[in-house]
Amino acid sequence: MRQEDQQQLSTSEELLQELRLKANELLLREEWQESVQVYTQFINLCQDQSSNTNQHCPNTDQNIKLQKSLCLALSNRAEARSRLRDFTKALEDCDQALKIENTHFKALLCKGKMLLCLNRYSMALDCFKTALLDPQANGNLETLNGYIEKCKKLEYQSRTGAFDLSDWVLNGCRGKFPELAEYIGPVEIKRSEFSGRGLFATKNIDAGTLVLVNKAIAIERGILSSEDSGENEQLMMWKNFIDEVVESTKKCGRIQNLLSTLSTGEEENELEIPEMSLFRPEADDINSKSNEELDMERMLSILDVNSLVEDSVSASVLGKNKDYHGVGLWILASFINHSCHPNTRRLHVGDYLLVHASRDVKAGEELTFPYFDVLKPIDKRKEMSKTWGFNCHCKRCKFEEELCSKQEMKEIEMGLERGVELGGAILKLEEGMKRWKVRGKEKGYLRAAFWVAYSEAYGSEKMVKRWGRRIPSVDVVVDSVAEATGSDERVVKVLRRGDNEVEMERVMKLGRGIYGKVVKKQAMKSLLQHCVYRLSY
Ligand SMILES: C[S@@+](CC[C@H](N)C(=O)[O-])C[C@H]1O[C@@H](n2cnc3c(N)ncnc32)[C@H](O)[C@@H]1O
Repeated sequence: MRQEDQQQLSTSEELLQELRLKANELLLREEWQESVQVYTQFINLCQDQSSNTNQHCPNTDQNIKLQKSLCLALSNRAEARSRLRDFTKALEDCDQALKIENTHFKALLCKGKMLLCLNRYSMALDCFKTALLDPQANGNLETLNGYIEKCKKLEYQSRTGAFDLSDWVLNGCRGKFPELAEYIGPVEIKRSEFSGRGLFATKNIDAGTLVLVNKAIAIERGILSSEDSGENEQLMMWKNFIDEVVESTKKCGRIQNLLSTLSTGEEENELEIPEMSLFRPEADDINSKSNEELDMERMLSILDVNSLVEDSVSASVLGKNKDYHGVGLWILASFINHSCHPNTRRLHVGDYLLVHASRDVKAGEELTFPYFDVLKPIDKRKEMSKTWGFNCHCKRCKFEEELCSKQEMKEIEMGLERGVELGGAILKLEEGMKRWKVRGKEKGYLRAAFWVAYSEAYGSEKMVKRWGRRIPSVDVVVDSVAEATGSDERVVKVLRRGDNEVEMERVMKLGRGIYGKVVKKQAMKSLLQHCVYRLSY
């Protein structure tokens, strides 16, 4: 080697050394963005030098050393990028490192952790298993085996839908949230009679069976002050939430593609029906590029139409500090339309949304959950659906709208507003239903509309004594309302807890409609006790 070349080499070696030290220090200090920048300088320089040495003498110690440094720097940059949630680029770094050294421990560990985070359980499992082959695995066997067990568990959950939160619930839903996988049950997206697309059952589903488990694309939580019902905080949360979604879409082509399938609320009937495979947790599109740009106006409309708040009448939130309020976006769940006789409910556990049948569902039936309180009369529901930006086209609304024109119905409503005796109003409605030949589920629709009257009447011993023989029993009303609108905490609450097993069985069945079959008997009892009877958890 000429003296000039030798000199140049030692200068760049010094520079490489300097950059490496600086990047490592930034990584240790968790200054992710800055460390990415310095690693990038290091990697570029390393690659230049490596291609030079490769031309002259490819197998020298010098070149082998360079390749080793490059591999480590790529793994470290991947780690920093993954902390910034820039998974696409971080995965590219890992793959580049693995091309140089196919069992590189750090690259495999980093890639496996990201794949787990992206719900690619089998691919993550392969990474951790391959990492076992690297000599560095010996000092990290406990960590690796921990990840391997986690991947196996999540892959099983994701394939079977068998989730069990019993231990966590029995521990008072305290501590770390349980590990959950994404899951898609027997459902498909099809054209809906309500509007646009909807999610449909592909087979009969029992009350309590999970239909999907979705991880939020973005979620923002905050504490609302009592002033102005926390309007300022809510605005701030909304702004942060939008920033979070924008950031995720910028960094991940797949998220952008999924987001573009959602409705903006305009011309829903013209929208395409996306393939279910797009949403599968193990989908093989991890590095997909975005197909189209999403402008800000469209993004805001999408968020407006599809975001959900955690606290709502149709949702139970477990393990959350009750002062916190959250808003989030769960992509597949966004295809679920509203109905005033809904058949599913949602359960929030950490960033996961679990949707289960709240009553038995037939194959081919559309799955719906309530966007607002459906234990209300038609006029109130109409107002609420307007604030959501649509007119409800459900069967129950059509049925009640027709009946509402009846003078007697109007009188019952006005009477309740004036504060007439509840028992009398209920009797008038029940007798009216006989005359109007209202049968089956439709009785449940009307009882649900006047739920306030029924629940107050059954809650008062005096009233039960006075009207008990003339109005239907609490059991009959609870069953018909649950059959029409699915299980609900308030409906179960009016059932007095009996000590005998039969009564408990009924309550447990209704409980499965509220929380889903994600806990065993003892944990379900505990949930019902805390959430329904004492209403605090
Ligand atoms: C979260 S999206 C539900 C999926 C949507 N239908 C689609 O095609 O993507 C909410 C929108 O669906 C429509 N929608 C939901 N429930 C409805 C109902 N009961 N009646 C009429 N439109 C409904 C409304 O346009 C609403 O803004």
